[in-house]
Amino acid sequence: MTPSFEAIAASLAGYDPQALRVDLAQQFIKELLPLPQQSEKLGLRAALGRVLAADVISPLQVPAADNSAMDGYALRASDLLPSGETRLRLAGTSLAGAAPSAALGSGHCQRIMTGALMPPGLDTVVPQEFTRRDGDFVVIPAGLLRAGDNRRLAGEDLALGSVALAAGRVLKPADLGLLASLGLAEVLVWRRLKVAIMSTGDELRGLGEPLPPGCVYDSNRYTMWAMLERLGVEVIDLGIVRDQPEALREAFSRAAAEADAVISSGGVSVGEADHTKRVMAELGEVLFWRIAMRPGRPMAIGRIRSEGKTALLFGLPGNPVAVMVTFYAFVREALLRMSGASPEPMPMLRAASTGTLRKKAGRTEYQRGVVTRPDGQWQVAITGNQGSGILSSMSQANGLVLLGHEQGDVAVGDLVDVLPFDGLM
Ligand SMILES: Nc1nc2c(c(=O)[nH]1)N[C@H]1C(S)=C(S)[C@@H](COP(=O)(O)OP(=O)(O)OC[C@H]3O[C@@H](n4cnc5c(N)ncnc54)[C@H](O)[C@@H]3O)O[C@H]1N2
Ligand code: MOO
Ligand SMILES: [Mg+2]
Repeated sequence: MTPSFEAIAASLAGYDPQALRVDLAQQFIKELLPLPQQSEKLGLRAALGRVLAADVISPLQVPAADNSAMDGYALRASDLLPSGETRLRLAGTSLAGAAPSAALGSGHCQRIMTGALMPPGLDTVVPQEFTRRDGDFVVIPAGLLRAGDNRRLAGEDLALGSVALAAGRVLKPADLGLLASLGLAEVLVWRRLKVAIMSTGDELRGLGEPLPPGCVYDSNRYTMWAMLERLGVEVIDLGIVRDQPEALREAFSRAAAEADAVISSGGVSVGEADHTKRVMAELGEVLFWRIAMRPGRPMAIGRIRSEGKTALLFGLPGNPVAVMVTFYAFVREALLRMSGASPEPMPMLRAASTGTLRKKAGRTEYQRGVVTRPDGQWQVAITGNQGSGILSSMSQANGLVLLGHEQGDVAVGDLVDVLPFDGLM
């Protein structure tokens, strides 16, 4: 059972129903999220980007046995003289993939290749470029080696029975390699989250349709779809919904029945055609509305029910930049958590502002900027018109400048936090 809105509100000091602080809203949402229930087994390649449903316990130790990190000669460090040269008698060769060789007596060394098993009793490898051959002997100068050099120890990568990857991890290329190194061909992941999207608005037209006066092309479904694709969720596109309560009721009901989460754009403000919150309340509850942020202030979050199923509904404001900013600020992490992931905080840059920025204390602002590193120092320049309908300045940006709740105006040269878009938006 997820806690009730009232229970969470009661637990949060500083809750202001007129405009909830961004950090409190983020905390609210986190506590409301249902966790995934169904998992499935997938082959490694199909599992890229998916979320691990259980810890992967290493069924092997990696490396399985001590082996060489260099092409050279395996020896006993205790045979090395402290000064001058050491001469060791060469006995045999170890190649990668060959069975372990027999034990060698003191005063002997063995030719060994990278990845070959260390002969029993030998503990150190000297790279061949540091040595000289003299008939059956290998000559090694003093002072080059310490015991254990260039030897890879059994289990130094992964110990038998250790947690190789923890549940909640979003599988990345190195993880697929790690799983393969354990001989695992399949992995248990959570089912992909289903997210329904829709744009609301009588003025919206689909691509390829004529554009009568007063109408605009629906761009929000494309940015929403793209951001969701990047997250790796399954997108159910419910198209454009007209500004009529009946149409919205039908679309929301269908979305709640089919999806785990629903994202709508538009209709959350106070206009005469803004029906989102009312229909949200009819089909479930509005958990909160209005955040102390810009852009994105009228965002509404609720739960809707249909056919015995409940879905979280993110009612994003219609303005195209507000859609992207609220997605970044709230939706992305929520969907990752609902997918079973334990997301890390996103990496931020500290960059010097190239201009003065107007900022009102008492709300969080997200400004679009371009970060560069001209003289080894990060700097950020705002991309022109910051109106929340101006998509071109979002498209030019490579990051969002985050100005916190208490922050006031920013002067030239002041350091600000920047969230780089790379891989995100
Ligand atoms: N009296 C007030 N008016 C407004 C307030 C307010 O506090 N008091 N807040 C403003 C803010 S801030 C925002 S953001 C918008 C939010 O509006 P809605 O969520 O109701 O969105 P709409 O009215 O439906 O649309 C707003 C704007 O965005 C365009 N739009 C909508 N959907 C799309 C789409 N899919 N693709 C492209 N463009 C879209 C729409 O045509 C409007 O221009 O409210 C302010 N008003
Ligand atoms: O909060 Mo609205 O997104 O600025 O225009
Ligand atoms: Mg409106």
